[in-house]
Amino acid sequence: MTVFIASLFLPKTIHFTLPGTPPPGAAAEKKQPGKPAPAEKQTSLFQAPNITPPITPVDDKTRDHLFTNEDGLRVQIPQVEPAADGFRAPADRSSPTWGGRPDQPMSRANSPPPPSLIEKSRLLQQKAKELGRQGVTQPRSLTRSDSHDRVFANANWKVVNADQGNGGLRNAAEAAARECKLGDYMWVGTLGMPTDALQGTQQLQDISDRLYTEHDMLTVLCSDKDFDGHYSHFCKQILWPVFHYQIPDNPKSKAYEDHSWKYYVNVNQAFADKIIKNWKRGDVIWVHDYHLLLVPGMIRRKLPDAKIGFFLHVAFPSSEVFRCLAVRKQLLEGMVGANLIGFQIHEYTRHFLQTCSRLLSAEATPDGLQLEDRFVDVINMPIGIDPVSLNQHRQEVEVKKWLDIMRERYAGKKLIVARDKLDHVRGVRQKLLSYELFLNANPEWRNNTVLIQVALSTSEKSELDATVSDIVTRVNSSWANLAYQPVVYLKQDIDYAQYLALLSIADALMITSQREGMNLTSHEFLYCQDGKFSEKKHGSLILSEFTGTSSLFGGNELSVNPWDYRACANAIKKALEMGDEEKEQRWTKLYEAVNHHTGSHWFTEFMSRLDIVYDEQHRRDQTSVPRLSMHSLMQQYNRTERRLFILDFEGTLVSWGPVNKIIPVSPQRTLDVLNDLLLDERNTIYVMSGRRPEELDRLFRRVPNLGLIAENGCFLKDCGSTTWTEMADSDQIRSWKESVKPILNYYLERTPGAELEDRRCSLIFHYKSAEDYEAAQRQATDCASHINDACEEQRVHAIPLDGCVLVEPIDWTKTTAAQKIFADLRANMAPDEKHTSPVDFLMVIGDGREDEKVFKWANTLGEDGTVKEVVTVSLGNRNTEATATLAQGVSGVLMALQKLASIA
Ligand SMILES: O=P(O)(O)OC[C@H]1O[C@H](O[C@H]2O[C@H](CO)[C@@H](O)[C@H](O)[C@H]2O)[C@H](O)[C@@H](O)[C@@H]1O
Repeated sequence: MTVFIASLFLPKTIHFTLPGTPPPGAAAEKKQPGKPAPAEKQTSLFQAPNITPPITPVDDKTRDHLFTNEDGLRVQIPQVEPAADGFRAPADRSSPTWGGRPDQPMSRANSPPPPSLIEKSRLLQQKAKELGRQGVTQPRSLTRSDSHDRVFANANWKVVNADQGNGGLRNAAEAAARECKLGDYMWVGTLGMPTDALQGTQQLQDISDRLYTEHDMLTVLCSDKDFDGHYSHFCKQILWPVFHYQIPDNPKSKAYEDHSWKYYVNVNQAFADKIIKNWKRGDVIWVHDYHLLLVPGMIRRKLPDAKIGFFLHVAFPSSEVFRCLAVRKQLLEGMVGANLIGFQIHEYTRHFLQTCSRLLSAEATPDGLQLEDRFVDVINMPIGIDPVSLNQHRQEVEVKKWLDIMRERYAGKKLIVARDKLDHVRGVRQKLLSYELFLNANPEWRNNTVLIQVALSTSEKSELDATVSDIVTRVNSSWANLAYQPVVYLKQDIDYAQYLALLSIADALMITSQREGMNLTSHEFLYCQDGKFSEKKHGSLILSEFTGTSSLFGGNELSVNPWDYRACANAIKKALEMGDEEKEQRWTKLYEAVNHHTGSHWFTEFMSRLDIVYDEQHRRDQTSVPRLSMHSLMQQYNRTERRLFILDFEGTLVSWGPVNKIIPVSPQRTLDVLNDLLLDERNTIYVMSGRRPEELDRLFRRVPNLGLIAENGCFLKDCGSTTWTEMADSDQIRSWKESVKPILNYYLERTPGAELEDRRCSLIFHYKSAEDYEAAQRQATDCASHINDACEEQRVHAIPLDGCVLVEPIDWTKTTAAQKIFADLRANMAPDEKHTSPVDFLMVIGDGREDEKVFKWANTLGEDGTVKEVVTVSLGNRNTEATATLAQGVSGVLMALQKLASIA
């Protein structure tokens, strides 16, 4: 059995050594014409003249790119050279711009260059034109050449750790494997670099083969155009902002445009195809994150029995935001192809369930989603870090070196640190503005506080970069002097040793994300502050309340709303002025929370939950549930003396009729079968229905001695009785109806042709006869979710059904009625019989959603030995709890009951 872990980027990528280029690192020592010497590239952290920082690995990025155009427009992305072995990156690593490395091929995707580049190019072209008239060569356009392809196709290459992708996931998988909790596994992902240049070459085949045989990785290949459209456009410009609440109301949002949708589909299809091709029965597929939302559905269509998990690492927004996406239904349908869907925290799970019940008309339960024919389990399970490997790296010499440097450089200063991606959702701008406010308001801290902000590149094209630089300049020009700089702003990543040193020496970490799925940097910070390998700091964590992590920390962090600059400024002050005792208390609680939720725990828990829910769902699959055996049924019937039948009405004893139409009479055959069965005094029969008491009275007036359950369990009429017992609390019903009716009326007014049915204990919004059925369906799902949001505390829920929305109480159901019947039968037993069960044969037959819970209750009575013979029969085509199925519908039921009745 193999676990396929599908994530957009493989943990490995390829670096090429191009002919005529010095090996990586060599260029670092040489000053190149027109370029700053490597040492000059070091940013302001180490400007003190007496400090020589250790030489950090310098990537060959500082060299001229072999294939840049003569116009000099080179894409230079500062990157940290990935290590050749062992993962050495923060859990929340960054994903630098795809296709921007000089030691990897350039992309053939014709994505438009950013406006700034176009403008620059235009000016250069213009200038070149003028020069051209004087005989100077004109610049070539921004395209790769064939020679570029040839050089890469023949260059030497090596496999290195990728510096993009989800570090938290990789660390978690590594930790689980190290602890022997994960057997064979195989990563499935892209190479994280353009591959058109290598298309069809032996080299690309060799690369895929090497990754497969030596690293257990399946390479997904897609065209540069598909990848660029998928990642840089659909993922980064549509999904990422919307999932982080940058709603399309914003005029800059691209959420309405779906020109890149087809690329998203293509890349997802390439993943699905790769997995399908390699899948063997018994394998497990775990798909990760918002890049691959369609993959579970695509696989499910081809492999109906596959065990598929899906985990969303980023936030899932409120349904109000999600529904703005043009392709919202397709995305959800893709996700629900999984058997188990996981989110970081409860809030995202709730949003997802609400969104599905709204947009897919699926029934949301506390455990997941009941679709037409399947159940999908939905859970929240926060990811964590890998403390073991973190601690190993903390002990490295490099970390110690950086700690010494920083201790000396920042002696006597309080350090607030941060490392964030420079995109809007990370809230770097808000952080700097709050810090500025803090310095303005607290002169006593001006000379002795430093904010070190590491800002990572992002594919987001925005003016944020300039805005942030302006704020940094403003703060520094306001309060800096020869010996002091209030903000140290590094617009590049730092290597892992510096990162760990930074987290260890900090007095506070400040995270001001506007939204974030989790935020593992704060977990790593708490670990690095424990004093094990450097001084004990127990520094404060200033953490946005909009991160997933904040919901794990129970208020022991300094929780902030990043939009409230004043509160953030106060939090900084509080962090710096907090007494040691309080710091320690808070840190201890936070540390415990981090320890409790490790990456390895997350990984193995998800895997075992997937096993459990898969078995459970499979057990309930119609194809796994045996057909009702008449032979065994008759034997069970024959050997018992006290028999209880609980039979659903519509769809079971009579053909299904629309709920808003009355059924004039019960068919004679149904009445005959019930009467025949009741001739045997050992039989007790109850019919259960959603219909009102008076309707059932009329329908069954010719079956004396029949017990009835009306309005799905709110009313009960015992066998032989003439009166109904109201099970539900009428005051409670009255009260929720008062709240729900105005909501229903609001939607009714907007849905011509719809009508409202007011039952005793339930309300039904019917729209089968609406003038515009599709529009009515949308109103109905909105209406259901509105009621579920607004009336949760009143113990009522709205369920979207075929052509109607049923609003009914949560506390009285067919199951509670069945339990009452059973309890009453026991209560009526003779005192000397009370130690036995009131029935020795229990048969439940039904076809609907609400019958499933009655099956479950009955099965439990059989399993725990309370009732000797239990038979539960489902007629629907949904996954079922029943122990048997009957394909012949109503006539099959009547035939089976008739057979029993005929046994003397
Ligand atoms: O930028 P991308 O390549 O699109 O990847 C998205 C982000 O993925 C990782 O972060 C997400 O997962 C983390 C672990 O579960 C979670 O802590 C974080 O909140 C999520 O956003 C990665 O760490 C980020 O750098 C990527 O931007």
